[in-house]
Amino acid sequence: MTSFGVLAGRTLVTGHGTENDFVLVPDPDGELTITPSEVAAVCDRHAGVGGDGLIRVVRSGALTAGADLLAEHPDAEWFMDYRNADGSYAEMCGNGVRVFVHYLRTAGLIDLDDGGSVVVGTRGGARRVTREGEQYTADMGRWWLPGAEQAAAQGHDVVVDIPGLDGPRGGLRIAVPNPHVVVALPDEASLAAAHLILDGASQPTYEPVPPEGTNLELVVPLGENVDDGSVVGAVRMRVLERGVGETRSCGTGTCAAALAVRTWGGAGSPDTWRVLVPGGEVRVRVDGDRVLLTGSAELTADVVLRD
Ligand SMILES: N[C@@H](CCC[C@H](N)C(=O)O)C(=O)O
Repeated sequence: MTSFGVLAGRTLVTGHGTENDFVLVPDPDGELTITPSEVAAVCDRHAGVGGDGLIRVVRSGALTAGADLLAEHPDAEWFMDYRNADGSYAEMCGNGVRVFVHYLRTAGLIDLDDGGSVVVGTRGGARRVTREGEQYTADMGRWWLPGAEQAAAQGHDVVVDIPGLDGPRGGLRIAVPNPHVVVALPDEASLAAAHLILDGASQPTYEPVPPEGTNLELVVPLGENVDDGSVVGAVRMRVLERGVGETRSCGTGTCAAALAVRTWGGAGSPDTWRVLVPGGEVRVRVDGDRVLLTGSAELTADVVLRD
């Protein structure tokens, strides 16, 4: 029988960003220690509420490590405590941080006028999120290529064998700062043919094996267009998320996808990208060694867990 443990009897909130969906747990004073099995029970789509991840909404000042965060970023009043559906921790969630800010705003926990911004603490560092009407842009911070030397020489730094495809392919590792591997495919038919399953004998395999695990993005570049006088690239993506499985979107994954295609394109490749995912579309902008992500955020329900 399902046990929600410390979460039993609580009111939670569900929401999504381009259909990457989350269960938010309001815990402003940091009273809750949520175990991996409690996260997994709530995120279970058949016996729980259902979600790709769980986000505890907590004041930075209520965290043990909060003093360090606040010393460096005194304005990071709120901390996004993100967990994957299996209960594991991740450094960052690009779709989640927009939903998190939308929740803070909707619940009246922050004032956020159109054009205003708020700094959010995350395990990957403090992130500024700016409201643009009903969309949000998150400054996702620094990105880098963990295997830059090898990638510069051969365009990839890992070999990935993906069930459903006709043999292993080169992948590019990107940190934003959570780990991603991006693999380019020639067309939408191969994109549809890939089996993106997390467990068991039919999961993708990597050589070398990423030590911290990885998220995997399969991308089909769709070319470039001129939009408002500037060149914008487009890419279609499917994603297999670490700790979750295939999801309908992944914000950090869309950043990795755009950054990989831009890296492969070389000098002159656009800085702005539309990334099309099964759950919708986001926009990624590269600003030197930083990357920004713009997209929607919606809240869907208040849910009271049974005792
Ligand atoms: N869906 C998220 C990424 C969540 C974390 C990821 N599964 C990991 O383990 O790194 C996003 O929108 O970025």
